[in-house]
Amino acid sequence: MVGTGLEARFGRRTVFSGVDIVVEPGVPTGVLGPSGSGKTTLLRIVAGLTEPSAGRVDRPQLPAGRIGMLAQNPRQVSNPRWTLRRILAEPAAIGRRPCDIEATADRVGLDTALLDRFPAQVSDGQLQRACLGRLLVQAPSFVLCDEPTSMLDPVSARAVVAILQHLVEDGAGLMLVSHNRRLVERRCGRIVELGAS
Ligand SMILES: Nc1ncnc2c1ncn2[C@@H]1O[C@H](COP(=O)(O)OP(=O)(O)OP(=O)(O)O)[C@@H](O)[C@H]1O
Repeated sequence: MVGTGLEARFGRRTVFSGVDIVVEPGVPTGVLGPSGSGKTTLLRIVAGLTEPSAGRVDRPQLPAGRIGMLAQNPRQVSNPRWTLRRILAEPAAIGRRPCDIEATADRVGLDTALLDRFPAQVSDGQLQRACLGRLLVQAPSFVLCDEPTSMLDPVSARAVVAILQHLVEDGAGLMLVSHNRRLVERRCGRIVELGAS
């Protein structure tokens, strides 16, 4: 996915302009910048959820469901009435594909005894692992992550980063928005830096 000359303007305020970004398989793209510099907005533009006020994003022709997202707060994106098992399995159910939920839970370090619990009955880290398992089931071509580790303890954060790394090694393109310069500089071959506004 290639974004060129991207601008985000809300009312009279220009959050950023002239931003170029490439997200492609094999080389993770990190997005750094202070709070309010437009990192989440840029991610939403790349995802196609927000229209840029100028510039364009070229995306390869992808079947539905090929762009996966991992949010900062897994509670904001998880249906509170679904068990973790259903959250994990949903992409397979939509695609009418079989999937081994227990094996996926193991892979993301989620205790399988938690699979029949609801989001309110597990910790943020456990729920984020379920969201990560869901990503594995979805097997997207592109993964767009907005501060995926900032709410997690160090062990869970490392687990999330390791799984994202595996997805990249398996051929996914990764866009990683983060305040964590060290993480981005270590993991990302491309970095887009947004300025203070
Ligand atoms: N839909 C919107 N309408 C108006 N203003 C918006 C909208 N979305 C974002 N903004 C503004 O754009 C600016 C950038 O927001 P954004 O969330 O993209 O920044 P960020 O770099 O991700 O911040 P943080 O690091 O704090 O999460 C903020 O000032 C925000 O209030």
